[in-house]
Amino acid sequence: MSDLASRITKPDEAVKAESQPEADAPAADASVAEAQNDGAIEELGGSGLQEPEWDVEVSLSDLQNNEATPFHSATQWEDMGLSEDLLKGLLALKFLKPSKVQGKSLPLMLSDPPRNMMAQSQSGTGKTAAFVTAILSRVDFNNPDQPQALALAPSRELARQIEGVIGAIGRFIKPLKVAAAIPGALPRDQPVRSAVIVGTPGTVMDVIRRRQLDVSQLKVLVLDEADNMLDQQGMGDQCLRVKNMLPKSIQILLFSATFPDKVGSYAQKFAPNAHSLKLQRNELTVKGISQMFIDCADDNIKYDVLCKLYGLMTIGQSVIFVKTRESANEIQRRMVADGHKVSALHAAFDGNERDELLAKFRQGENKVLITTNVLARGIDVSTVSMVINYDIPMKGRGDSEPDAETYLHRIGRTGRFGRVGVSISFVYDKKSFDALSSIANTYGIDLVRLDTDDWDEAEERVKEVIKKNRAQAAYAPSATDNAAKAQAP
Ligand SMILES: Nc1ncnc2c1ncn2[C@@H]1O[C@H](COP(=O)(O)OP(=O)(O)OP(=O)(O)O)[C@@H](O)[C@H]1O
Repeated sequence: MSDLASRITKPDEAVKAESQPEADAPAADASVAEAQNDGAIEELGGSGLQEPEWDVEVSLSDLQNNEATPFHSATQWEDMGLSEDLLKGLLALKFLKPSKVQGKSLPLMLSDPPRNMMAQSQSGTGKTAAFVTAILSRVDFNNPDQPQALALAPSRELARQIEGVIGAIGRFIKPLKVAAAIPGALPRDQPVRSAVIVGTPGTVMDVIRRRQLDVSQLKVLVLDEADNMLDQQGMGDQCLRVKNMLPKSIQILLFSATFPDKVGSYAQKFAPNAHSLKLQRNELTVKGISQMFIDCADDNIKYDVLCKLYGLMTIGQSVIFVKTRESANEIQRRMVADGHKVSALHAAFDGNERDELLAKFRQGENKVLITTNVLARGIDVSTVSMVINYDIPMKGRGDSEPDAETYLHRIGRTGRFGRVGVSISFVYDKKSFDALSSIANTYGIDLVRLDTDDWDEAEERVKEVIKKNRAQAAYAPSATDNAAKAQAP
């Protein structure tokens, strides 16, 4: 337990260090709204979210002017040779400046002759808009029915979200046709007549095999969450099979917040001669996320602590990550029986149910979502202010190793694009304690221990951060949220 102890920060220091990076930053003002408001405040529920009673400590424009943040970029969209329609689309979303990963990766992705790219950047820093802009620049829209770009993602939810972002950034491109190759979405035996296809690898493999998808003119292949997609224990095999059915000259773009060494070398074979943008391990954590943990006496106490946190969870929105579908169902059942409103989403639900559950969460109708790793990656809901690791993510045979990558992706569901957020991890025995300790050491995280003996004090600590997130969300609704809402069933 000593490792974790060495990473423990006193609550006071941590709140200062993590949620107030600029001591003299201006209070909430028009700059946040200017930078990100996509005109959808009313759509988000109007007055419910318009509660500017808390200060927003750091505005997005401050972050974008500060070279040390992942939101800074020396480049302007206008310098990238993008089409008028694309520029209009980005600016309409109030993406006034590219983020670092966008500014660095786009010129490389768009250079001629096209070269492969492997790009790493922290969660919530705009990787999706980077590859979507590349896709929309490469496609010839004089040929709108001809498949020209394919993006693969590890879950149907993420594929749908990317489809929404393509529609949002490409809203001035006419005609823009995007197809989702996810279970149940494409009519069988009809050719796919769309320039851009977003899907999950299994379904994409099926539609290619059934000759529904003409791959002969595909120019770009994107793997979002590429380390997960290329993982040999997971979807690596399917992705390789898809790639082998595509033209040899296709440009391959790999994006993720994490590229563990093991996958990194395989990724280089999958996308040979790739340009590469990499981060150091200690750069991986998102500064705006206050990472905390609670030491629970035993497994049963975890549930009691979770219920105690319910009030805080519903100030903004929260995601609770658990290990199995069964425990997601069981915790939901108990919490509902105890009078709390929570929903569960995992891969055992059918596709339409999953779409509907996530849509309700995005709309704020459901505030607390219990889920498994199926939603650990990529999902962008700016109002998520708290992530709970009810179970510490583990991997390997018999869950023998801490899963540091999944930890980072899970907590990255909050703290999106310069916002603040809280993550609380539950530990309850030596194994979970050691696992969290090892994750903290991997990334050099200073975890804050929340002392549940003084619950009022603990609650205040968490509330402080959540309220800031909520104020930010009121000023700066996310474009992705709204794009996804627009396509909700
Ligand atoms: N240049 C920009 N200016 C303002 N907001 C932006 C910009 N680019 C992206 N965003 C917003 O930032 C949020 C996070 O972006 P995105 O989902 O692409 O992050 P990501 O890096 O792919 O994260 P993850 O690693 O979790 O998949 C989105 O809500 C998006 O609308």
